[in-house]
Amino acid sequence: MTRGRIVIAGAGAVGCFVGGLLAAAGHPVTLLGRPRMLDPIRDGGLRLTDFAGLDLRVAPGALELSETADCLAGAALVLVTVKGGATADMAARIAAHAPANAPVISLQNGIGNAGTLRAALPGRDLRAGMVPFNVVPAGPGHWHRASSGGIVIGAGPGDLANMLSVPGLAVTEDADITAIQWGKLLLNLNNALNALSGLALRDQLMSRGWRRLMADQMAEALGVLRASGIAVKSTTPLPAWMGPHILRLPTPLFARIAAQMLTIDPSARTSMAYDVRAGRATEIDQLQGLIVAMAAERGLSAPICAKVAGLVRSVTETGTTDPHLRPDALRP
Ligand SMILES: NC(=O)C1=CN([C@@H]2O[C@H](COP(=O)(O)OP(=O)(O)OC[C@H]3O[C@@H](n4cnc5c(N)ncnc54)[C@H](OP(=O)(O)O)[C@@H]3O)[C@@H](O)[C@H]2O)C=CC1
Ligand SMILES: CC(C)(CO)C(=O)C(=O)O
Repeated sequence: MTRGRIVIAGAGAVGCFVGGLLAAAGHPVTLLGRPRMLDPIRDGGLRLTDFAGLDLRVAPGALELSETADCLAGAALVLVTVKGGATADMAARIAAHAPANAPVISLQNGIGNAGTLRAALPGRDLRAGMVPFNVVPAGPGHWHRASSGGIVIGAGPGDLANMLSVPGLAVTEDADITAIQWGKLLLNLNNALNALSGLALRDQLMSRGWRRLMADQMAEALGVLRASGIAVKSTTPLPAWMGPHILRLPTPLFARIAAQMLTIDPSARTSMAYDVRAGRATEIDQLQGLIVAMAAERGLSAPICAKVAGLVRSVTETGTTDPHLRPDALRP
């Protein structure tokens, strides 16, 4: 097990939370990020809380903070935690600075990031990963994990999952990581719905109108994946094809089944909801956009995904940072 330096390439919600837990467990960690993210940590350290009562402080001195990519030269392992639109740029920085023997793990949503990294980093131990939990900002230097689950990374040499499993963070390896990523993508199709709803994730999930839309959107995407011969591994204890059926259940029954699989606290909102709120670029092209493109390639259509993608692009273009749409407005 290596105790070499772990560089978090993109210190935001996932990067600060994962990097903070690793540093608290004694790993040497560098957060590579923007001044707006690193300055509060430099001043007061990191605070990490979660839905189950975690409340952890990581002192400023327990982490190395860097605004420039030359810190990657010291990496024994790189965890990529930028948004999808920034992957190619980060890949070029990793190629320029990180040692060739440092494994690189993408902890990003969507399917294409590991491929983008692999293309820029040939011959490296390059793995995709899947982060099931939600992390939201809770104040300067304070990140809150608002839902449950353990990280899964692709299988490979060494014992990276064991090394990354620290108190508060479970990491496992799976040879079928691509199928797991597709399973996560089906859930991430809700990122846009959540962003457009303006609701907290839990409130959105407790609304049958939103769940019916989620179910119809998921069924549409499952049809496209089936037609494309893509294997999907569920990220919940239930098979992916059951997702739409569970979502369509009456609220009390849905709430009971969902509570057995996952904890979501009232502060949870998807990463895209934060992007829309901040007027930043979203990952819509890697989520609904991908399903629409795959459908078009096969002469199929994905009308809900297309409508949702159009609405997200339009809120970004018009600078609408607080949309409060109703589910029917997202139907074609
Ligand atoms: N947040 C969540 O709950 C979850 C997110 N994910 C996925 O994880 C990935 C990361 O998401 P999240 O943590 O929310 O993203 P954030 O936007 O919170 O964090 C990414 C950070 O990286 C910074 N960054 C980008 N490029 C560079 C660079 N070259 N140098 C330094 N910093 C850089 C960004 O700055 P800037 O904005 O200025 O570019 C941003 O501050 C995404 O793919 C997301 O879908 C997965 C599961 C849950
Ligand atoms: C909320 C969660 C965990 C699932 O959609 C997520 O992946 C995100 O916010 O991007």
